[in-house]
Amino acid sequence: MATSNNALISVRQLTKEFRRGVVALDHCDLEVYRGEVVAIIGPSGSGKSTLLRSLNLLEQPTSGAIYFDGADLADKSVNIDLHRQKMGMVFQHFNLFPHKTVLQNITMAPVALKKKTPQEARQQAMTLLERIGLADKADEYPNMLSGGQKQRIAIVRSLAMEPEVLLFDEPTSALDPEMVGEVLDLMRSLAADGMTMVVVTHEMGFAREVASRVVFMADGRILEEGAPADLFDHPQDPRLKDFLSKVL
Ligand SMILES: Nc1ncnc2c1ncn2[C@@H]1O[C@H](COP(=O)(O)OP(=O)(O)OP(=O)(O)O)[C@@H](O)[C@H]1O
Repeated sequence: MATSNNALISVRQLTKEFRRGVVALDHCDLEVYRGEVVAIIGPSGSGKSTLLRSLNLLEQPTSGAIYFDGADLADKSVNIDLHRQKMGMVFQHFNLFPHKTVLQNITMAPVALKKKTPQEARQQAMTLLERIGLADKADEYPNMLSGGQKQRIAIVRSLAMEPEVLLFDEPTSALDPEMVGEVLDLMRSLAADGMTMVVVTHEMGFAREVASRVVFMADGRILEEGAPADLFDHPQDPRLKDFLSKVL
């Protein structure tokens, strides 16, 4: 069954119970439209990462539905691998392959999955590395890079797959404070390019400045969502008011 709206991602009544009594997501509804930057905020353990990881089925929902580009991801006739390729994922801990060079990290998937020639993939990777000012690191290994450099390379590695959306799971949480800015700057510039992004973040400044919409979660539920100015300056839900009073 296809969705009736034109959201890129549509989440309906999504529930995830890890084991009896551990309900990480409780009947969540969420739409993500093309070109939007959706920031998911909320206290620790509120279900933010589980919601994000459910979007590309890294977590299997207990019940509810996820539609991507109109296709029901639970539908057995849907090619889930193909849909996953359209959803780039950026993790807190980068997940670069340590025994591959920066260039190999970026070109592997486009060659294997998008059938690019090694030359095409290399050219694309170098263009991406130039964009982030790291072309000179192409032949280095990840352990020779700073956290901020690793994360920026992880982001362009995702971009090399030409995804329709990028999913970020706390992309700056593992970084030293002085590295956070360079990663957020890159994300800001992707947003300005019109990249669709869903970002689980503890960076309230980023959520306020860059997100088109902010989603607040607590206890596995989406309690409030809206434009950043509304959510941050005029919070309605008492849990959101309490959360903001602690983090701002
Ligand atoms: N693999 C798992 N097995 C069992 N319980 C889990 C698992 N992953 C998450 N949970 C539980 O689900 C709930 C939501 O966790 P989740 O990581 O989605 O929250 P979060 O809002 O992203 O938290 P944080 O900001 O601390 O990363 C928590 O109670 C957590 O302990």
